[in-house]
Order: sequence, then structure tokens, then C-alpha cells
Amino acid sequence: MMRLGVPSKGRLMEKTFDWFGARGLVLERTGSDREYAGRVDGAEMALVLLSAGEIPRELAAGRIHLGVTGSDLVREKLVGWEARVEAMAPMGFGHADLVLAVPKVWVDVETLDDLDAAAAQFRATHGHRLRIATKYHRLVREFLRGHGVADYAIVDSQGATEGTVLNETAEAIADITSTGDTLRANHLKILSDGLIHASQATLFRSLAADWSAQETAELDRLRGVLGGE
Ligand SMILES: Nc1ncnc2c1ncn2[C@@H]1O[C@H](COP(=O)(O)OP(=O)(O)OP(=O)(O)O)[C@@H](O)[C@H]1O
Ligand SMILES: O=P(O)(O)OC[C@H]1O[C@H](OP(=O)(O)OP(=O)(O)O)[C@H](O)[C@@H]1O
Repeated sequence: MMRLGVPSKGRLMEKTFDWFGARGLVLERTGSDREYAGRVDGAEMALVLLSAGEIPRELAAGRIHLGVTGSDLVREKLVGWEARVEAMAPMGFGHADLVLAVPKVWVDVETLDDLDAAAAQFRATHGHRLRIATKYHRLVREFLRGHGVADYAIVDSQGATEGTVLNETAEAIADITSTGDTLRANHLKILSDGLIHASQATLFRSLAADWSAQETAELDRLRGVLGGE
């Protein structure tokens, strides 16, 4: 039977339920609020509640046929993601921009070219590379490579990333932002060409899952429902 992975909590979960509901597929949690079990009414599909961050891996392994997660997480966690999953539908919520930001007081640094120059100068002055704190290691490296910036070091930060500059464990950060409040509160500014990825919740299809006749028929039915999108 087709397995659909959706985020197990928070806004992403609620909006995912609403999105499918509006298309005639009623997703329901079963059991208590803390029990990660669910079902789908109106389709031959099993509902699997998972952390948004784990859904890319589950898709790549073929343990779920379909999965809802942020497009940023799929790009970050799956090398060569386009050969492993199909992006079936952007869902119009969960918008967040992955951006590169530096201290507001760096008045001479507005662009990636400026950052490149500042990084070389930083290394000459401090004897170590300019540090960029992020949990999006792969996306940041790819982006900076594409823009010819090489003189930096990634510092891992799994949360409260904007605080690393104040705490002096990094000079710059790459993180997701939606309202920009956290960046502003931490006296950071986005580089004018520092948008790495504009993310949103997306319905992905696993290319590795077992697509036997029943799952393929169910998928065709779903594509029919999504057809107008
Ligand atoms: N303001 C926001 N803050 C954090 N994530 C956001 C925001 N807006 C959208 N997102 C998106 O939500 C997704 C992350 O969701 P979430 O934090 O629930 O995942 P997670 O880190 O796997 O959760 P968990 O705490 O279960 O590990 C990402 O795709 C991210 O781009
Ligand atoms: O632009 P804003 O609206 O201020 O939102 C951005 C913030 O939200 C996220 O953090 P989250 O609260 O998910 O916690 P985290 O630090 O653990 O990622 C993200 O990491 C930013 O810190």
C-alpha cells in the first residue's frame, strides 16, 4: 500500500492536512496527540507521521512513496536529489528563505564580492578563516563555490544560529528567515545577492519506492486530483 509521509507536528503538519483536505483526501491523526499514527480517508494510502527533517531520507530509501517537506531540506540532505525524488507539487505554504547574512556594522559588505574581499582581509588580520555558522552545510558550500567565494570555514550550528555572531563563534551566518525578525534582533543584514534558496513545503515522490500496480494506480488518481495545479 502507498505510504505518505507528512510532518508530525506544528504548522507544517496542520497546513499539510488542510492542503490534502481541500483536494478531497482527509488525513487524520489516530490515537492521542502524542501518538505518531494516522490514516487517510478517501484513498488507499497509509499515513506516516515523521519529523520534516527525516522525510528526505525516508523518500530516498523508498520507505515512503510520497512525502511532504521543505524543498530546502530535500536539497540539503539528498546529494543529487533530482535523481532520487520527483517534486510533484509546490504546496504554497512553509515559505522560508535560506540566506547569507553578516553583521549590520560591516558597512562595506553588501554583496558576495564584498564578502569575498572581507574574507581575504579577515584571514590576513586574524590568522584564521572567516566563519559562517549554519546547519545547511551542503547548500552553503555549493552556493559559495558557484560564486567564487572560497576563503571561509563552516561552523556547525543546529539552532539559534543568529546568536553565534554575538557569541563570537562565527562572523557570518546562513539560516532560514521568514519575517526577518530574528536577523534584525541580532543586528544582522542579508547580502543583496545572498539568497541561497527560496523554500516552501513541497509534495515529493520517491523514485526508489516500490511502485507496484496498486501504488501506481493510486498515484495516477492523485495526479488527476492535482492535475489543475
Ligand atoms: N519560520 C520558520 N522557521 C523554521 N522553519 C521554517 C520556517 N518557515 C518555514 N520553515 C520550514 O520548515 C521546515 C522545518 O520544519 P521543522 O522545524 O518542523 O523540521 P525539523 O527540524 O525536522 O523538526 P524537528 O524539530 O522534529 O526535528 C524547513 O523546510 C523550513 O524551511
Ligand atoms: O525570520 P524569522 O521569522 O525571525 O524566522 C527565522 C527563525 O526561525 C527559525 O528558527 P526556529 O524558531 O525554527 O528555531 P531554530 O533556531 O532551532 O532553527 C530559523 O532558524 C530562524 O532562527
